[in-house]
Amino acid sequence: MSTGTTAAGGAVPALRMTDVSKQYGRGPGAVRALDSVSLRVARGSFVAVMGPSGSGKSTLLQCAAGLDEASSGTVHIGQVAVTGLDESQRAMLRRDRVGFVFQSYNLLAGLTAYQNIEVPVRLAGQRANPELVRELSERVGVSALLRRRPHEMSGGQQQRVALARALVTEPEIVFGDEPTGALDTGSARQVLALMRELTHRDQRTIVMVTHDPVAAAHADRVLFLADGRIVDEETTPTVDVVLRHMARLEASGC
Ligand SMILES: Nc1ncnc2c1ncn2[C@@H]1O[C@H](COP(=O)(O)OP(=O)(O)OP(=O)(O)O)[C@@H](O)[C@H]1O
Repeated sequence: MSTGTTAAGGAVPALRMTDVSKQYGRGPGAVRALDSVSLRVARGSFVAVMGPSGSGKSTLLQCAAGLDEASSGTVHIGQVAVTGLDESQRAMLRRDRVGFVFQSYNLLAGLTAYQNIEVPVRLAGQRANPELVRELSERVGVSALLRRRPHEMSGGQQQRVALARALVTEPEIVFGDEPTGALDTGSARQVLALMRELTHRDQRTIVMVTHDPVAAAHADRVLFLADGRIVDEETTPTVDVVLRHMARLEASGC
């Protein structure tokens, strides 16, 4: 893992994007979904990305996570330059260094919670260390549920299993796409509190796209996108502050 330091002696950020642009299509119909985006995400931080519909949030996540290729600019996950990797190298990077949590949990219905947590390690042709699975499931509060299948768990419990699965490879960074979007208010708050704890206490790193100001207010930092650019940033987010930023963006027609 790249937990090292830079040549200048500073800590290597978990994610570094420099001047990243992404264009879909060519000619008059081309869409510039990301326009010279630069950002750094420090290890152990919890970052939310917000912005109006079509502002480029999903594209940012996909380029950052190596799911899609930037048209220009550079992306580093830890010390690995994602830009420049071919598709199979990117797939390996995603498998080994990146965790994902989705709105719909995406657990495999036929597998138990334990087996679901193990999936990323199995995909790499290995068995998960049972100690690590136990430790992670304890950490996310599902250790009593490890023999259950997804349909025997609540949405919040399934998302906790999905978080453990995202962490089982000890990734550099976890990306979330509306990770609490399908949860009721109470479960969402519990999962958000857990995500905050995982970053602050365990030095995990999470970047999450969300439309929900309550979710964003749990992050350390909120980046606001409009028309493919980072136009604003908030480092002491509360629900009211986030709502004010969003209202400003909507009012300016972004
Ligand atoms: N595969 C694609 N081909 C062409 N245009 C695309 C493609 N994917 C996204 N876009 C365009 O790029 C822009 C940014 O889209 P993106 O999905 O990143 O926005 P978003 O902020 O995630 O939106 P939402 O909140 O509605 O999910 C939009 O104008 C969208 O129409």
